[in-house]
Amino acid sequence: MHVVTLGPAGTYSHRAAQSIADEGAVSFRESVTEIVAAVADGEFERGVVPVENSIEGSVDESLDALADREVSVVQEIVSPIRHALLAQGPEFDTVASHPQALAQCREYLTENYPDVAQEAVASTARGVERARENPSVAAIGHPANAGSPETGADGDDGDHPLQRIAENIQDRDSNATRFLVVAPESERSEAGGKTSLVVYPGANYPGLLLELLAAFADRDINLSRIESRPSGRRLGDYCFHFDIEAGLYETRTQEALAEVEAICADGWVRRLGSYDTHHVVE
Ligand SMILES: O=C(O)C(=O)C[C@]1(C(=O)O)C=C[C@@H](O)C=C1
Repeated sequence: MHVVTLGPAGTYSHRAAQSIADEGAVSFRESVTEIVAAVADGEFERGVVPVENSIEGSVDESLDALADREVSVVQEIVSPIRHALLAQGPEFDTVASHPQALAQCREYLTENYPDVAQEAVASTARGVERARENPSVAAIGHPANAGSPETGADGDDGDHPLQRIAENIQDRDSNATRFLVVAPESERSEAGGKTSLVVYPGANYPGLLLELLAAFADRDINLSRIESRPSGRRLGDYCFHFDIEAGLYETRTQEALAEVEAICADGWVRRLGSYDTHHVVE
């Protein structure tokens, strides 16, 4: 299986992707929007995108890409996230990392490095690259990114080994990120214990959300997540992302969705698919 995910090599997404990819069959893009687009356009069989973190919440760019493109979700991967502070030495004036990682270490950084500037970059591995190039920059990323780069660099290209200045710097030990495995829409499955849905009601009246929720509650279907995202059409107009603890193959799910579709007659309901949680990687 050839998988596309957030790069460069060494991101948490890369580690999650390796758990489902064939040996050496991981390619990289610089944003989750590009990853979802690459799968929707048939360039790759699978994409892996982060969707939710236990400290920082939703990865909005992933939710929007899933609402915008015709893809399915075939699996979820939940991974513990343990961040290390990586630098060429203990003196630096900037910490570079993915905004999610910076936010997951907010308390640690405020307490230990109140005067160090924070720089948001496209991924934790991009921050690691910045730290290898520049001794005044530290990175937050997976501890395996310390040491010499795995690229076979001969040392003349300006890339330097990194030290682990501190480990386990995330603000909570339970820090975990949920990744979704995205596939072409034709591979959408009805089997699995969870289902992801995106709902655009195309309407706005008192009790609309209550009606949508009742369609699931009345059939004893538990919601594991609900998020609202701006539809982009006008202020106050929303899409809702639901994750439910039931499969599309179940009669109760089909009945609930028929009701939701009737409520959303002027909008749309996208079934991203049913799936199981298969992998937990460190
Ligand atoms: O930058 C990375 O290493 C990623 O894989 C992205 C990402 C995210 O977007 O949440 C994934 C896991 C961690 O929560 C931090 C960053």
